[in-house]
Amino acid sequence: MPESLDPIARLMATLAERAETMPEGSYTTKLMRGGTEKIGKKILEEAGELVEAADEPGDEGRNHFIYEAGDLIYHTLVLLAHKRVDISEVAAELARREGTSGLVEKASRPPKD
Ligand SMILES: N=c1c2ncn([C@@H]3O[C@H](COP(=O)(O)OP(=O)(O)OP(=O)(O)O)[C@@H](O)[C@H]3O)c2ncn1[C@@H]1O[C@H](COP(=O)(O)O)[C@@H](O)[C@H]1O
Repeated sequence: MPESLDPIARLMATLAERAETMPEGSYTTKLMRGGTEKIGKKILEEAGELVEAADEPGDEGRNHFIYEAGDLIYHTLVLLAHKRVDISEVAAELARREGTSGLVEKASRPPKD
């Protein structure tokens, strides 16, 4: 298979391989050993850090925001790999939603009682 030019697809492939082989000396393996609970805790922590960074001013703030987004995306991909879900499946779900406003989708749902 030719190596993908897309760093997210490459990372996903690495994480899927980590989930299969669980090598020693890997941070991903450490997270996966803790299961959904450990990975989920990191996702919540990283999401909080991302939101905090969103309001930091200037170029430094912007760079920190990008850095935190990287952390959140990495940890989210770790959970996907742990659950044997590929990012292409998430992309397909987003493609399915393409062009449908969240407001339209919300209005199409049966009312909650
Ligand atoms: N993209 C990442 C990546 N982003 C963030 N991190 C790690 O995620 C952690 C972020 O958590 P924190 O900032 O809270 O750091 P910490 O306090 O040390 O974390 P904890 O011990 O509390 O969990 C840091 O250890 C980062 O190094 C990542 N670790 C790995 N990758 C990619 O995953 C690949 C496989 O990594 P390993 O499985 O570890 O070999 C690497 O080659 C990279 O491409």
